[in-house]
Amino acid sequence: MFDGLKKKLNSFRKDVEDTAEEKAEAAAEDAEADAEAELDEPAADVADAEATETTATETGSDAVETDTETADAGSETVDADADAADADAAAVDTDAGNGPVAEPPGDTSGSQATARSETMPDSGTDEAAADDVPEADDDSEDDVPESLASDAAKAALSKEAEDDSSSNASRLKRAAAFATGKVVIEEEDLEDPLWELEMALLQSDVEMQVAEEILDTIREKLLGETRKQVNSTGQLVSEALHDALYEVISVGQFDFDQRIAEADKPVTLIFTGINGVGKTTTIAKLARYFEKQGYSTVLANGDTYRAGANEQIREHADALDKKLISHEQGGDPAAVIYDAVEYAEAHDIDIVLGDTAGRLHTSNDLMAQLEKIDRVVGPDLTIFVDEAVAGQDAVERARQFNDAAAIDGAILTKADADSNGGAAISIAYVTGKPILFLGVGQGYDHIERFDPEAMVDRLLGEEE
Ligand SMILES: Nc1nc2c(ncn2[C@@H]2O[C@H](COP(=O)(O)OP(=O)(O)OP(=O)(O)O)[C@@H](O)[C@H]2O)c(=O)[nH]1
Repeated sequence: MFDGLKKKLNSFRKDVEDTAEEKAEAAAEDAEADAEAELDEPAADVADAEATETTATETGSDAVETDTETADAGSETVDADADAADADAAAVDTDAGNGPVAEPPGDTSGSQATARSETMPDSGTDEAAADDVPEADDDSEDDVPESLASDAAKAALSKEAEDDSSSNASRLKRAAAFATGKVVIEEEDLEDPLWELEMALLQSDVEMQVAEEILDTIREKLLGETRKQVNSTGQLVSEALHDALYEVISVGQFDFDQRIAEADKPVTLIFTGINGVGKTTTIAKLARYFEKQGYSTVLANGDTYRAGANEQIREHADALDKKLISHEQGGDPAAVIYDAVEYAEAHDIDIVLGDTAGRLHTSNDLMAQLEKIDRVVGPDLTIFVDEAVAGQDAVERARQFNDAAAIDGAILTKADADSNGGAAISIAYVTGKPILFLGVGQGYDHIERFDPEAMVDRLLGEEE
């Protein structure tokens, strides 16, 4: 059921997912390249700093202090190297007890920083720290005022380190977000998939106005997420599709079973719709449906217009062992239904199921017929029946019947043979009245309560 539409909805979800993932991958590569470029910079900084020191001051203690500051900045900004730095630091720890260690130039900053912070609280390694940088700590305060050039170098380095720190941090954060599969959807990502979806919906017999409503909702839901990062594009698109479809499909829904349960008995249901769509079979299926719920029913043939209508409904009534009220062809439909209600009252029957003629000469005749039934018996619900396979035609007829004789809901037959699903998606939105049941086969049990949530889940489920 609705397999064609299901396929198209799945392909929309995949399109958006692919587009967004491709974009994310490209962005991740850029971010990685940026991050790598940034990671190379601190080593260069250290080399620069060393060069600056040599020319600015001959004081060994200054050199150590400047190195340490650069190292601090480096250790904050280069998160990605933290593990490597720790590993180096561990090596330093091990060697620390044996005296000062010659560091590889590229790793100097990170290892010094971590080595220092790790060794400080530990008395066993204090010695190592003392071995490493004793004079620097002792003399640094005296050294600072000694050289303005050294101050300038320190200030410049520390400022640079701060700038690097924030830009590095944001790049690395972005790279990390991409690496964990987070994606941001933007308008341009949606253009092509939405256009494809619109075509797919129209080809699936979804009414134009309904298709536009669905697209608007999807656009709104997905673009609402552009500034947020989401965990899974597929999930986000599924949710947007779910909400968009649910909004149009669930229009006017009410609890049919509860309405029947709470109504004064007998409950009178009148069925309208053109001939040949399965109206009579649907009435028979509902007789079985209500029987299963413990209700008794009587059938009434208000289709006095068509030759053979009595015989057709009688077959069903006999098969289901239900009472049928009928008049001669050409009789007054309101009078037939009236008799059926009288019979139900007299025999304590719960529900009257009244068929009507589907095609009259004009919609005025149709309206006059239903108005008269309305006046005479005051039905609890007037239900429009059409076939799902009729697609846009069914939607258009639903609109016309609703205009001519306010319907309370619709039943779509032959949903089992419909791969498009356009009528099922469009009718509630177009008429403002809910779909109540789907006919899903030729047997008496082949009728399902229409559940908008289940319908949307079915449409968005994995393809079989
Ligand atoms: N596959 C399928 N066939 C159905 C369904 N409902 C009805 N039919 C078939 O559609 C054909 C027409 O149904 P009827 O109830 O006889 O319809 P009709 O008498 O031509 O139409 P009405 O005048 O509306 O009563 C029959 O062969 C039914 O078995 C359904 O939900 N699925």
